[in-house]
Amino acid sequence: MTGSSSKGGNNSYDYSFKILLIGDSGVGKSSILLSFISNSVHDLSPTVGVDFKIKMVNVGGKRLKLTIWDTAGQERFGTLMSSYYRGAHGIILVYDVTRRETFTNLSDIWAKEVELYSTNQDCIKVLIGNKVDKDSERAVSREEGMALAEEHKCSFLECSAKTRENVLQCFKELIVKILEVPSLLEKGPVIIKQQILKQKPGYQAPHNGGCCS
Ligand SMILES: Nc1nc2c(ncn2[C@@H]2O[C@H](COP(=O)(O)OP(=O)(O)OP(=O)(O)O)[C@@H](O)[C@H]2O)c(=O)[nH]1
Repeated sequence: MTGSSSKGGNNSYDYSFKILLIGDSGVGKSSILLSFISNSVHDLSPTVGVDFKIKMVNVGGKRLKLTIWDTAGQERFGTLMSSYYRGAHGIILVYDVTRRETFTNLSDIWAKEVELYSTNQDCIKVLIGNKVDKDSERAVSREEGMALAEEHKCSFLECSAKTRENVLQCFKELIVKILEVPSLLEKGPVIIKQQILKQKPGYQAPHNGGCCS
């Protein structure tokens, strides 16, 4: 994968993909994003609110505009959640291999949110175990990660935002899979699928006028 990062710059691309990073606070979502965008990692204070970054990449002969969204892991946003998930093509579910509760929360909280709010039913998911550089503190085995990924029918990778090991591969894995799904390459599937979603039990109307939609 080759690419360059920009905030709004080049508008010529074949496809535009919305990608989300989700998972508990502190698992390293912002660090993974920064590592992918800027080729460097700094010590970060917790994310306040929602942020997104744009990166142009070339994959499989296609020029792609990636809008990658990052939000604080804690459930501070209630009504913002549905607009955050709306129209996502790919979702990166992140846990910290040294903190077991971040792994169990993926099933208990995050996978359920994806199911409830994701408007693209074919949306691609990748499960990521971050911080593998801290191997002596590991609390979740690679095998457990693989089993959870199988359960949720998604790809699995372990990475380190600190050393940048596998960070590019996480995004590449996701993008290649998105490009294989025709419905995700169509224009304008979101409105139709939102109407289907509205019929789901427990559906909450998106919060209009949110700060980031
Ligand atoms: N050793 C190590 N530390 C990491 C790694 N990734 C992130 N960290 C550290 O973990 C802490 C939390 O990282 P963040 O990127 O802020 O995590 P987050 O998931 O975005 O957290 P919120 O913004 O609260 O949602 C920071 O001190 C990072 O420097 C990693 O791969 N290895």
